[in-house]
Amino acid sequence: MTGTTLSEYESRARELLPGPVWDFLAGGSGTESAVSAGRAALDRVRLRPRVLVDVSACDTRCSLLGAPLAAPVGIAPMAYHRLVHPEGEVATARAAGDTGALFTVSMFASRTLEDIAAAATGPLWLQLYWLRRREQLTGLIRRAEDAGYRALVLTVDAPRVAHRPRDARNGFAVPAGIRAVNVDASVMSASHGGTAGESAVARHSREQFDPSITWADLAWIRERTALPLVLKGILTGEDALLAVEHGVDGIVVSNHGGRQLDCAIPAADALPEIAEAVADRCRIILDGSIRHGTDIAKALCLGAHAVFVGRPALWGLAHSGSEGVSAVLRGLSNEFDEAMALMGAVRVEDFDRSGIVHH
Ligand SMILES: Cc1cc2nc3c(=O)[nH]c(=O)nc-3n(C[C@H](O)[C@H](O)[C@H](O)COP(=O)(O)O)c2cc1C
Ligand SMILES: CCCCC(=O)C(=O)O
Repeated sequence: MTGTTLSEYESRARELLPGPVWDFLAGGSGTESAVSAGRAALDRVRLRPRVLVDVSACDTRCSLLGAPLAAPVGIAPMAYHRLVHPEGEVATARAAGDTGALFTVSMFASRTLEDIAAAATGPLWLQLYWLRRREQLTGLIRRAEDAGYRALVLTVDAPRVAHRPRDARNGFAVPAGIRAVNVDASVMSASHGGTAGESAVARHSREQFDPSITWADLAWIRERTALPLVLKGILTGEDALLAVEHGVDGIVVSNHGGRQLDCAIPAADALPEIAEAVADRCRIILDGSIRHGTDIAKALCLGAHAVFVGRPALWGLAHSGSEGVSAVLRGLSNEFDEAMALMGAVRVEDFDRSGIVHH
């Protein structure tokens, strides 16, 4: 990581960002135990290396729903990148392109889908929350198609944004001048109305997200686009099976970085039963607490095809814009390359359950 470790990016971001913005990034819901549990779950997994394999030409490349990637790594959808850097998602997109990573743009991005696409040289996906005002979704889907986004990611673990004590205490509101520019201003005016004891983000999600949607509503999206559909926030084999039965192209196994259901099972713990239920019928991505190349190796052994990285991308962005994000992503890829060599894995597909034990 060009001499700077990931934890140094984290510390620097913490120094640079206003307290309430740092809390919005770092925080979780309720007791915040699901944030630390995500890390602990990965730490419990130990690797079983194979030796005397010719690893002179390890290949970290893979493809995900048709998108070629330099390593099985993407950036998780995160709202409002301009909170941490004036260029926001445009800088993130440039870094993703430079490093061959996928970038999943949040519906609540602070730069337009078109500006992000113009800066991107690699694959983009668009993440959606299901709004009460469905015409907003229709418009976004059309714009994503026109701008060359390659898949839609519907986040299903957030019928509303959970109570996050730090944001409530801070009365967190997105600072004036930073907006979710891709949705109608009245849909996400999260820059208004934060008061001590209530976060504007949580309040607006309650007003705007449609909590009544069910599996049957997925057909509504399918009727409107031929883009691949990925569901984000699956944590059980039962729901993974329903996702497959509803014909989705991929799932993101995720507890939303500990920001939604408090005490939710960590994604890494949920992954084995999900991989078994899916039985290779759709792509599986894991997110939450991915901080090292070995975490990527562990996720692949547990049954994922790729991982998403959340907060570390924003630490890099806060630290030094596009270059910081590139450095963070490159660091992870280099570590993953080393993990492959030391595991005796030559191709990404070589990782399987025999590569790990659980403690
Ligand atoms: C600041 C922030 C904003 C986020 N915004 C979104 C979002 O708009 N949509 C979404 O599906 N997930 C969102 N997430 C969750 C991430 O996509 C991802 O699940 C989580 O951050 C992964 O964990 P990690 O940060 O430990 O890598 C957000 C996370 C953070 C930290
Ligand atoms: C309304 C923005 C929600 C962002 C989000 O999903 C998160 O903060 O985790």
